[in-house]
Amino acid sequence: MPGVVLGPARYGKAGNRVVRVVREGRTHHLKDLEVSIALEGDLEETHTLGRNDKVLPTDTVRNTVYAFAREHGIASAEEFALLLARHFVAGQESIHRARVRIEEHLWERIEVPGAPTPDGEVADPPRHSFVRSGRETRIAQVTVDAEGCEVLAGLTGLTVLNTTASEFHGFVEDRYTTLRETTDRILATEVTALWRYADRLPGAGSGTGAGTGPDEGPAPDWDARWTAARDHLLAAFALTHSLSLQQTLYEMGGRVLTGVPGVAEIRLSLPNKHHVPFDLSPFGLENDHEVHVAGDDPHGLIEATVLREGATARIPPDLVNAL
Ligand SMILES: O=c1[nH]c(=O)c2[nH]c(=O)[nH]c2[nH]1
Repeated sequence: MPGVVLGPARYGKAGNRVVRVVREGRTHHLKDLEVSIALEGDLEETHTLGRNDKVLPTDTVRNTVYAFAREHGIASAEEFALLLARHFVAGQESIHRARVRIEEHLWERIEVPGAPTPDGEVADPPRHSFVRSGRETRIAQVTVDAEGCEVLAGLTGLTVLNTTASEFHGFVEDRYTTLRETTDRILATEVTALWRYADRLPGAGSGTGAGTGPDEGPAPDWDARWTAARDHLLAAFALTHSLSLQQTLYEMGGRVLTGVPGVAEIRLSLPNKHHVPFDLSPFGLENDHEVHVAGDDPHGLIEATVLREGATARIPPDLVNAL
């Protein structure tokens, strides 16, 4: 093209979500990275002539990320980034510079006491359950009218993951079903929960409504209740050997209803954040539930209200979806 030249150019694969599980007996460790790779070098003819003889496909770049996670492990984000960047520059004559940027998603272990087993023993607490650090929002919504108050409380952005103790099989199959049954998978979700308290609190025109008026009992300890509800959600997620996310949802809701004073109803919205083992067999590597692709959209979405027997479902599902 006369009068036109190529300026700075680069190419690569962005947003490679790699989740690696390392098992030390019952104790599992987790690394969750989003790896973006940009390669620069002799890219002139690729652009100007459409020649691909110097193009390492971005698909190969992506495969390398997952294969390296299996072959070399992920000691740290920095170490892993260096390993990859050096590999591309050393391995491809046409690549002169590689920039590898990693965003690491940080997880903390969910610490729960062991649950009682049917034969009266206490099982060891799970060592395969994690919660994402620092992404949560607490929610309170109160409605007051002449009849009284309705208090809803909840949270969004509570992201949790079990590296095992999750199965999914026995489901309906029709001519479009391709999903394989599994007895061991990662189960991960970002919890949105809204629960309703059944306390009979005074409505408008009855003092402050804060438990300080002469006819009012002591104000409920909202903070303690919220913290207990969150703890129960986490404990139920960690302690349930899941046969589906639907079953886990029911256990989570039930545990809040039975464990937190005053809760009559809880609505849960749980996206199923899929993690699929990456197929490393073309590279002669085994992958025994170790290196996963963390999928983005589309995702399963499991939603339900769990109620105290006799209570009425009053939390609007749309309200929870709007959080
Ligand atoms: O726990 C699950 N529930 C489903 O309804 C479902 N559907 C699916 O494809 N995977 C899963 N997992």
